[in-house]
Amino acid sequence: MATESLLSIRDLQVHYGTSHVLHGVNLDVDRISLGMLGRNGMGKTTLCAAIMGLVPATGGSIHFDGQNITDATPEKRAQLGIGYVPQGRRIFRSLTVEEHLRMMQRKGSAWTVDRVFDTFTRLRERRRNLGDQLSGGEQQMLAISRALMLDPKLLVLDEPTEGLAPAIVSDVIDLVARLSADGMGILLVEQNIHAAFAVAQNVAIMVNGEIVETLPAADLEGDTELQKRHLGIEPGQVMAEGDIT
Ligand SMILES: Nc1ncnc2c1ncn2[C@@H]1O[C@H](COP(=O)(O)OP(=O)(O)OP(=O)(O)O)[C@@H](O)[C@H]1O
Repeated sequence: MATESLLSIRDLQVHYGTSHVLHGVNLDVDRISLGMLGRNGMGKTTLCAAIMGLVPATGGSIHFDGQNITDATPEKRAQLGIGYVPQGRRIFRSLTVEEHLRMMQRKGSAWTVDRVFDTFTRLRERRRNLGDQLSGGEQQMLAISRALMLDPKLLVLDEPTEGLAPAIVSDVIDLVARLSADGMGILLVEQNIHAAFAVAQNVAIMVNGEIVETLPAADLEGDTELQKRHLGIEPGQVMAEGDIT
């Protein structure tokens, strides 16, 4: 099935053993930024893992850039242009900043180690530091840079602002917004509703393994009743620590 969207997910099912976690997810992501919101345990990380081929689909389909990737390996998906910034950053403690980047270097990629260092001058300063010598914000910049090295058309970010200080949250938001403005597709999973609003044009809401609403971010921002119904947020309340307000 040829599809128009960069990423097109239809009726996606995922099970962990007998536990049915994704119940027919339908989602389209184009070269815009889509935020994905949902309470804890609703299936957002599982959806990211399924997009990356890290958990198998037990039903439905995933197409990327016109190709059926439902059964493709994670390597193939990365090669086709899906970048992943996993929850928790997964930085290696005993590799330097530069080693993390060189490991991901690919011939012909628009992103080189020098371009990363020109873009993130802080990482150039820390190039010889080991992963466990970096702050949370620096680790997140490195995790995003590492994904950029493969020159993705779509970047999937799983809670990139989690656990970061407010000032650093703003840096991460600015960076993701810049990538989106440059034409990269963005799927931004967030608990921090304000981070999603700052970056995303549209937002999808996941409840119990299904996307129950997809709407312009500005509409959800102005609809406290919808926020309360699907996200459990009372007016004025924040969803997670590290919130930017
Ligand atoms: N490896 C696993 N094996 C079995 N069950 C799992 C596994 N990973 C997640 N689950 C279950 O799947 C459901 C969805 O989890 P998932 O991590 O995808 O949700 P989430 O929306 O990303 O939550 P959070 O915001 O807390 O990360 C939860 O009930 C969780 O306990």
